[in-house]
Amino acid sequence: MEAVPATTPSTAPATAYDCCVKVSVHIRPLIGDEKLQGCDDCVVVVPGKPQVQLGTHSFTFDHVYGSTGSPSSVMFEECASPLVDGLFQGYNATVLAFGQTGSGKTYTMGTGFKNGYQTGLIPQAMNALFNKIESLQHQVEFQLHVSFIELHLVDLAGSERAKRTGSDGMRFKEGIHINKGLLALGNVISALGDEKKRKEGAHVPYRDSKLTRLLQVSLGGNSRTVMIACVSPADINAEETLNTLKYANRARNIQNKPVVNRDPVSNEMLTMRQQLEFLQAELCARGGNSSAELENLRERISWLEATNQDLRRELHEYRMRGVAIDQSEMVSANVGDSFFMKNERLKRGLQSVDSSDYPMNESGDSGAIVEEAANELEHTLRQDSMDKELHELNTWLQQKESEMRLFEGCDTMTLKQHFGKKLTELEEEKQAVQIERDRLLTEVENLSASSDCQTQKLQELHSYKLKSLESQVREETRNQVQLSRQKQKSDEAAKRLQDEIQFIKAQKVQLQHKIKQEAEQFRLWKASREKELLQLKKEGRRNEYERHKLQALNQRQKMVLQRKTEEAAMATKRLKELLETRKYSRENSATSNGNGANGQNNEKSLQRWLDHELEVMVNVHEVRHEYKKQNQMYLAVLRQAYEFASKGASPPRGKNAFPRACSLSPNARMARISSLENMLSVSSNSLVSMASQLSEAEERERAFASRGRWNHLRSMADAKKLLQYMFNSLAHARCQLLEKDLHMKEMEEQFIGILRQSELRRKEIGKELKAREQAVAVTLASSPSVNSYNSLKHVADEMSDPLSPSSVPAPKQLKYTAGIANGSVRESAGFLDHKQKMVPVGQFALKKSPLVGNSPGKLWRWKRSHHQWLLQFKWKWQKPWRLSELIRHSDETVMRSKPLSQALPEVMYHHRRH
Ligand SMILES: Nc1ncnc2c1ncn2[C@@H]1O[C@H](COP(=O)(O)OP(=O)(O)OP(=O)(O)O)[C@@H](O)[C@H]1O
Repeated sequence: MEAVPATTPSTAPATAYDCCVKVSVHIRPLIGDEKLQGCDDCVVVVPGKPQVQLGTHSFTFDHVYGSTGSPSSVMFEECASPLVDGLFQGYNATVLAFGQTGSGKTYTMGTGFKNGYQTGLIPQAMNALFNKIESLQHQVEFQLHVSFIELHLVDLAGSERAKRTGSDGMRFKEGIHINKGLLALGNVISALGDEKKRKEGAHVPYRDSKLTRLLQVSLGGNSRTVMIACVSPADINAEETLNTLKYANRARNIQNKPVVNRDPVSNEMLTMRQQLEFLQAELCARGGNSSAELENLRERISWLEATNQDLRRELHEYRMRGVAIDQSEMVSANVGDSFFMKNERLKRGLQSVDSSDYPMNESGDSGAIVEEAANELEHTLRQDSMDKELHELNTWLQQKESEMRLFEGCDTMTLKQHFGKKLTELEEEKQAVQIERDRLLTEVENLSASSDCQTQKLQELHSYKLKSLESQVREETRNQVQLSRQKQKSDEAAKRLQDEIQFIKAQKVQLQHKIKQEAEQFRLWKASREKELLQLKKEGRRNEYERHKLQALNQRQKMVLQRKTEEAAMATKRLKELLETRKYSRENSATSNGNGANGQNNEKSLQRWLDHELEVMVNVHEVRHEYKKQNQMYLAVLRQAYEFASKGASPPRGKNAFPRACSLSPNARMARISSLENMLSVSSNSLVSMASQLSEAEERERAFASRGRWNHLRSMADAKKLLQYMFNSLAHARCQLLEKDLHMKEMEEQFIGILRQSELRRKEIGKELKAREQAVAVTLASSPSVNSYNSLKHVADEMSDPLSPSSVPAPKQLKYTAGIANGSVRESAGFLDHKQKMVPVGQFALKKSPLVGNSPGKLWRWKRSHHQWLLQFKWKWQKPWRLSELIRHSDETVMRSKPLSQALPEVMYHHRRH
């Protein structure tokens, strides 16, 4: 039996019962011929079990009928009836009779009926089939198609044996013979009445099936299959029986895959359901996509964060490496054009450091520039990353919103309408089925009162229909529940989508706020950094100016010192020569006087002696003058050295302080100190040399004081001649002095004229300078380092005359008792004048009175003071002591710890005290 048409197979699973071919053995009794031949029964049925034994062989089947097994009458109920029920569920059904010739196949199937007696499976199946059709005739329209095929598998041996046994039926010597024809089934059909049309409006799918008797070569397929193995118990057929049992036993292992066949309406319904399921799946898929996209976005964010981390790490390495940044490494970093731009800027920053545009900070400024470029790079990367994130969020949001619009629009309406319509239809069907069921229940109750045969049949039919209706009600209820669930899922999906949109919007607002905040922070930092850079540039220019000025100062100081030292050296050298010459000539004169030289020679000799004595006196005065100037220079340089040695730690003390020491770089400061050291060394040597000659001159003068200067004059005539010579010399000198005074007066007048012009010019320049200063002051108005600007002015002041006596307070110099240094050429008798006070060189040059005034002095006082000072000087300065070494090894020197205002007077005190 087969359900037609074969349409889309159902996805309903087949039960375990349905999967395997059911095999039952039907053992017929010994028939007449066999009894006549005296055959014995060789097939044994194990009592109570579906087990058959043949000789030593034992076989187990689903059922065993005949012999001592189950009665044949129950075969239909157990084997065929479930298949007939399955027909109405859409399953194909196959009952296969298998066995050797004369084993009882025809008998079992019931096709050999006579006189209308129906005992075989087919007639019983027909009865059951039409009974069921009858019971459903009000709801279902059935169409029955009947065909009959008998397939004979004949072998020669079998046919010969059949001839021998005299069995009836169609025999062929070879091959397969198919006889097709309708049996008397038509009588069965006509007996059950006309074809039934299904009730209009009913929605129950019906199944169209046909019964097929088919000897299948292959038993597998889309059908519930039962195989009845017919066997003869006669021992003469034992061999064929054994083969049959073996084959039948193997047939139990055959697996079938029966599926429900459905009609077009059912298919339409199924298609609609599938569409619904598809839409539902689509809906879920959309929701699923959202989470997938979310996951994707999260992965991207993770990736971006990881990339950001890598870039930060690289950045940190670049910072550590500083100037050793290689562009190729940047290329490998692959972080985009902005990165290269920043890299270039970074490199430019580093190059600018190399080019020493800003020498004020030789060690740390490159770090600041790298830091700046790094900060900018970080900012760009952060902005890029957040922009990308925002873009992603926007895209995501747009997508979700379009999905939401789709959901809220026609699609949602269609779905809702669809669900609503389906639910209504199901409800109507359910109600119709329930009404029908109630009607039948009422009929059954009425019929149960009567007890005739016809009524009994109707009652059974109604019961069957009731069962069917109950089943339909359950199915409709299930469908309703399923549709309700789908609708609920749809609503949930919409809610989920709305939540996602809200979440994305919140994230977007948060990100926008973050971007704004980060941009504002960067803007503030950038403004502060630019202001800082501007300040650094100003200070850099200022420091550069100071550096150049300082170099010029060094150079000028060196030149002045060199000139003064050369002059002092020349004066000292001449004094030394004079002293040595006089010593030699005195020895000679002593010799000549002893020999009684003539008067002419004696007069000349006395004149030379007098000239020499005057020259020595003048030269001593010159050396002393050089000594004073050298000493002033030495003290000025020493003071500057103290300033630099103390790093300007002491507070600036007025206009003459040196605050620039603290603003200089360490190298510039050390260079300056080294230069000052050299100057101190040169000056010290010069002072020592001059002091030595002055000391010798003092010794000489002392000798004159003890034995008298004029003792070697032997006669009045010599004295008169010498006096005359002195008078002439003095007159000549005075005349020369007068001429020089006149000349100086002229020069003074010229100088005053020039001075006036210069004064006018100075005023003009002063005005110009004032205007410039005002401009600079305006420029530096925002600059906090006004003190640096003041220090600039100090440098300029210092440069006006760095070695001028004014750089050392004059009163302190004047307290220094110079002894012979204060002696006057005019004061030949009183060589020393203790009342004479030293005056600044500037005053000394312009004032003539100190030179011509009386200043007797005391050589011994000068000698003592100078000698002790010299010892002190040697102890202090001739030691292998270097200022720079002291500074390098310890900044905690006494000089640094003491304020400059105390340190310098202490040095001066040594001079004054001794
Ligand atoms: N269960 C049974 N009880 C009594 N008689 C039976 C039974 N089965 C078969 N017979 C008898 O055995 C004989 C052979 O049976 P049947 O014709 O059905 O065999 P068959 O298998 O159809 O033979 P073939 O293959 O040649 O058609 C018949 O006379 C039949 O009446």
